[in-house]
Amino acid sequence: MILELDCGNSFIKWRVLKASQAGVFAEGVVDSDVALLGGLHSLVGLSLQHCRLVSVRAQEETNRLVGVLVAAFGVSISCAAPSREVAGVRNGYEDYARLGLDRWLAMLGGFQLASGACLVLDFGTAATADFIAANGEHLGGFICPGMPLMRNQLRTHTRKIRYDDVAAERALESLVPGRTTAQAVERGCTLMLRGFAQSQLELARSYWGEDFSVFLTGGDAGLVVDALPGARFVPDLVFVGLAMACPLS
Ligand SMILES: Nc1ncnc2c1ncn2[C@@H]1O[C@H](COP(=O)(O)OP(=O)(O)O)[C@@H](O)[C@H]1O
Ligand SMILES: CC(C)(COP(=O)(O)O)[C@@H](O)C(=O)NCCC(=O)O
Ligand SMILES: [K+]
Repeated sequence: MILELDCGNSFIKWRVLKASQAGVFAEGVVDSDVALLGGLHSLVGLSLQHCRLVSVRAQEETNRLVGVLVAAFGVSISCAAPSREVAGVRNGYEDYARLGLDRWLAMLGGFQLASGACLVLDFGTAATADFIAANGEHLGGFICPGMPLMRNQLRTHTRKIRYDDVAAERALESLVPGRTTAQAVERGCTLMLRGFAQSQLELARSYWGEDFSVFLTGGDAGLVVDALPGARFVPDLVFVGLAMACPLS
């Protein structure tokens, strides 16, 4: 079995594959190393041979997680590393090592699934957009605050924006103008994300006409999916790229 991990700024997304090219044995989203170990130890019949991982966290934090996994399961761990070119995609950053590895892997996955020009949108802690031309050239991208950051900034820098998770969830039943603080903030920030996505789409059209694919991923992709008809919602896009960047053997 293969353990795959995507360590974002807020959550660790994990899944266990039965073998390469085979189905998913188990999967989850956790907010700490301890919760990850708890989740894995609770799996009946788990037998890990390999592990591959991508992290946008600090090196020490990632090293600590690797150490914990090696100690717990005795597996060898392959970590995605920055690269100038993989599978026909050429990293467009001035310093290729500075491009977030989750963005890079989502791009690899998107370009492979599209077999052509694509726009990759990832809605996590940050919201990101990346443009890959039909010849595999990465034109660059954009980063802005995602839903958790926008919400927290409002909460931290105002006196009277306070509401709980239940109110936040209920607020998104519709996107009409809010009549409570929770509705006003949750809907306002959702519209910001949708506006971000739509402006990326316009830019992609100006480059490529209608001849490109749009991929949506990240924990908050569901907030924008309705606003982008024709986009492909691929929750595991980073894992698609991870398997390409870290093939077994
Ligand atoms: N099943 C889920 N588990 C955790 N977070 C989720 C889930 N579904 C949606 N979310 C939301 O996704 C966002 C985090 O997205 P994610 O892609 O995991 O971020 P990151 O990669 O930066 O850690 C949060 O706003 C969170 O509320
Ligand atoms: C842009 C990001 C913060 C997104 O992280 P996420 O929201 O997935 O946790 C991450 O890809 C990152 O730290 N990138 C390095 C900076 C860059 O890509 O330019
Ligand atoms: K991410």
